[in-house]
Amino acid sequence: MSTRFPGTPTSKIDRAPGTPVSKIDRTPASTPGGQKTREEKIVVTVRLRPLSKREQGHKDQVAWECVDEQTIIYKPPSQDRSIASTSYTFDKVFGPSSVTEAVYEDGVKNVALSALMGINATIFAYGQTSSGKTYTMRGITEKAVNDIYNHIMNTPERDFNIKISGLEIYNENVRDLLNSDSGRNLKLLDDPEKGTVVEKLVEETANGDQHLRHLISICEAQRQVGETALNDTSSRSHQIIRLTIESSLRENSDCVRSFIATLNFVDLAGSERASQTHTDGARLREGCHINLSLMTLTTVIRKLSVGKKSGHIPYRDSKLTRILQHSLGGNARTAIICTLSPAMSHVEQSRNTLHFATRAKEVTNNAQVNMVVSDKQMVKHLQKEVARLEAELRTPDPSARSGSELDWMEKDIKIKQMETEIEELRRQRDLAQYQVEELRRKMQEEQPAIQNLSPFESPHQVKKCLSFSGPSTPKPDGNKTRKTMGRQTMRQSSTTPFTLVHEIRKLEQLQEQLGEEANRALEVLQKEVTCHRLGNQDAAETIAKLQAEIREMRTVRSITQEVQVGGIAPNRSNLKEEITRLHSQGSTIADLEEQLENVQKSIDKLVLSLPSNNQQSNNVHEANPKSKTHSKKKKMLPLGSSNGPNIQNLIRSPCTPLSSSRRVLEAEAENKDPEDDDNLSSETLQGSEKPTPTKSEDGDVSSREGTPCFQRSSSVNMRKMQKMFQNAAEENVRSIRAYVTELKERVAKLQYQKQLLVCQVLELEANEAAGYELEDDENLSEQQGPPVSWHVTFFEQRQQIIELWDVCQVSIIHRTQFYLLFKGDEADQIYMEVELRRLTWLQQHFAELGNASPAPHGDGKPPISLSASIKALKREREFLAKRLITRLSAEERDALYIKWEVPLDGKHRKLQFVNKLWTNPNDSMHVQESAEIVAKLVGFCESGNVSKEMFELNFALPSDKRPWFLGWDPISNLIHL
Ligand SMILES: Nc1ncnc2c1ncn2[C@@H]1O[C@H](COP(=O)(O)OP(=O)(O)OP(=O)(O)O)[C@@H](O)[C@H]1O
Repeated sequence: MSTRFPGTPTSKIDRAPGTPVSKIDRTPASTPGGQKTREEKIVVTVRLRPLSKREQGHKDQVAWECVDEQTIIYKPPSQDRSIASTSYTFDKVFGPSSVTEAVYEDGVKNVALSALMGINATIFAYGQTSSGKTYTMRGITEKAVNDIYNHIMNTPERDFNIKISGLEIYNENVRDLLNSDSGRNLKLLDDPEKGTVVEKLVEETANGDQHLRHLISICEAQRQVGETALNDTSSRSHQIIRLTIESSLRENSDCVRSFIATLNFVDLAGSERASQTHTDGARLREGCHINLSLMTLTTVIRKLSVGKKSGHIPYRDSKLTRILQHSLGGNARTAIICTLSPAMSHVEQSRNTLHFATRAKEVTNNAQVNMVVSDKQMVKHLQKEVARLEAELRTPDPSARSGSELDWMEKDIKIKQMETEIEELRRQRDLAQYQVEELRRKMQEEQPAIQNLSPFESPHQVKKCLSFSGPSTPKPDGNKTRKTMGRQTMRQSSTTPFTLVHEIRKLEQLQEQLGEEANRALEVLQKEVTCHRLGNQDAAETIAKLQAEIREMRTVRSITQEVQVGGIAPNRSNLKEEITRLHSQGSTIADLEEQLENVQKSIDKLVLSLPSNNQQSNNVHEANPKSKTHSKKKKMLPLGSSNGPNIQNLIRSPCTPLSSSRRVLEAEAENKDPEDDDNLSSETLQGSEKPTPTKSEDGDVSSREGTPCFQRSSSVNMRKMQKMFQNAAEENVRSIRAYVTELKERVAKLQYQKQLLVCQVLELEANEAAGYELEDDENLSEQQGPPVSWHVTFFEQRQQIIELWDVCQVSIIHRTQFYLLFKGDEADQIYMEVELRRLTWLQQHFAELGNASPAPHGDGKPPISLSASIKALKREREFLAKRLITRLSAEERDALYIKWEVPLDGKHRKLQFVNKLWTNPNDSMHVQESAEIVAKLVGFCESGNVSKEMFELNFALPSDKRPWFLGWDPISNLIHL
């Protein structure tokens, strides 16, 4: 591709075989930033040489005198006073004693060196034969070459490229002076973009000043010379030596444009008349041709000197003017050195030269800076741009968009800073854990001291409520389960107010620490989010949402009251205050949990929107058309948490982050009042189980080799850097997410601990009111047998729970969840404890209530009563009966009817069947099978994602998320479980 290049040299820039090709895209009207063309008159100087030996031999007189730096006058011979002296003024005149250096410095240097700045320049030497044209031009060319290379040396920030071509116009034939084999008459071509070009003209790249001088000397050697009457070595042709100078800023610059200009050194043939040179034959013919070109040159100059009214300029009348067209009134700065012989015998020719010079003075040129964009540079620039844009898509930091190495280094530093911060947060977490352990240890140590304080303050109850240590749990009487449970309740109720307040405040301290940690984690997350502008709409929205959540989160501050553990002596009245205060904080903890949950969801979304997930998902789909369906079925979770291998983690972690939002939906749907759920089909539930994007089967989401985006990258290093940065960034997001998950888990545990404490406080008050004596408890303590294993305790507690479920008519969905989740893990102690306490309270509450109608709560929720629970359970069974159709095949249903002794042809057999579930608490097989069937009907087994978190959600109303112990109100949840 090429465009017209105003002021372009008229020779085609051809090259000899082996000359590197650099196709140049020339910019039209290449004036950077709209720079105006520079109007300038041709610089005209006159050089008067000394009398030559030949002239001196002929006793010729000096006819000219340079009276000052700009004026030359004709000095008539002393005998001819009639002729008035004539003066001529030019930009500069140089007398016989002046040296070429002065002519160069004062006359043409500025013009010549313009070529280094992208402005075309031409230096002419015009004059009759033997006037000193060649003598002057050789000196000027030499000095210009010196200056050019000095400039290159002093301009390290730019790369220069100099090429040379040489031609002569001899008898109106164009000949290549650098390639004598090219023929004697090269054609001139009119290139619509470049102007007049010389076909097949060789252009050599100069490797340095010496090389350039050498090439110039070749041109001069090749030039036609002949002997004339006036000059033994007369140049019989017009010689044009052309330097093309291109320069651009060095690597790593965003500038893709270069300066380019030509510098012509034109040594014209002698402008004498043929008669004066006494030529005939070959010389005469040369003279005719020479004069044809010179005559045209004169005409062109004359017409140009007149200005715009001159009409047609006959550039095309000679090859000389065609080739030099742009130097004559066009896009170039031009200097003409008119050389004169001082001899009186050549006065006429000298006058002609001066007349020509005078005309030339009036010619105006329009030079401008020429900029080019080479294909190579453009490709380089575009590659850089592509890489930069790719980096922008993947990297967050707007300041890191330049793509320079410095930016990447900055990113590296940021990543390291974040790693340090994450490490610090981990350290703080470990410290908090250590503090919890320490607290436990201290509490154990405190037991004897507390025993000494008062017989009322039984120490092992404290240990039990905080450590939930199975082994230390007293062994109940296996044959009298209910009785044992009652005894436990009594013992637990005897916990002292002092110890409880102490524990409550300790927990508050932990809660405060957690709040602080959560905030710190969110700060890190915010930084990370700021750094991750992933370039797509989804991600941008997620980030905006996340930032809003983080802002909101920051407003949730844990209550930072002065806690002086041990510095108080609570009694029963301030214990009540303590509980009230605890209730008021309940919402703070719940808020913290909720906010963490929101952050968790947003991070999940953010991670899903990371390019690796999307790309891999896309790749999988592209590679295997069936994989889309497959991925839906498989329900892959973010960050490679496939359902299979991570189920253990799910079970272990009450607040696991994996698709927690989805499970919230499920839980909400499943715990909804069955009556409101008539339309709740399997499709609805399945709809809530939105498929998450798939990842590669090997689970390595960080591997992104061969993604289309990276294949586009032009630079291997750039790609590598991008990949490294992306991996690190994703890893950071994952780390923060894991940490937020952990915080959630800890907050949830804290919640449980508080619930347990409040239970104890309430029981304490209840027992006190009932008149239990401390001695009883002590006696019971003495009756305790040796510690039994948690395993044994677990089964005993579970059996108690199963029986209480039955007594209290608890939801069979809740029973199923609980039964399947808690299978005896050490970590299950706290859940078993809380469940047992709640059910015990519920049983007592129902017993106290008897047949009396419970008072409504006034907030629209049903009152707490056994009959209400029975009704709720009935609706739940009806709901499950409907699910038999959607969740089981006809064969499966029939098999169950047979096994559970439901007549196959009976009416309402579905309801009959469901009514048999969870009806025999003492039959472990029955319980197990009931749980499995209910799980299948509500989809627990199918999803494989049942977690303790889900169970935890059942403790609170999904609608308001208030802790269940908040006042007495949430206790009503128990009825609907
Ligand atoms: N300024 C000068 N000082 C001393 N000698 C000079 C000067 N100018 C020219 N000469 C001498 O004059 C002679 C003729 O010069 P030159 O060959 O450069 O003339 P020319 O104009 O190129 O002639 P032609 O048109 O025939 O080629 C040479 O011997 C050269 O050395």
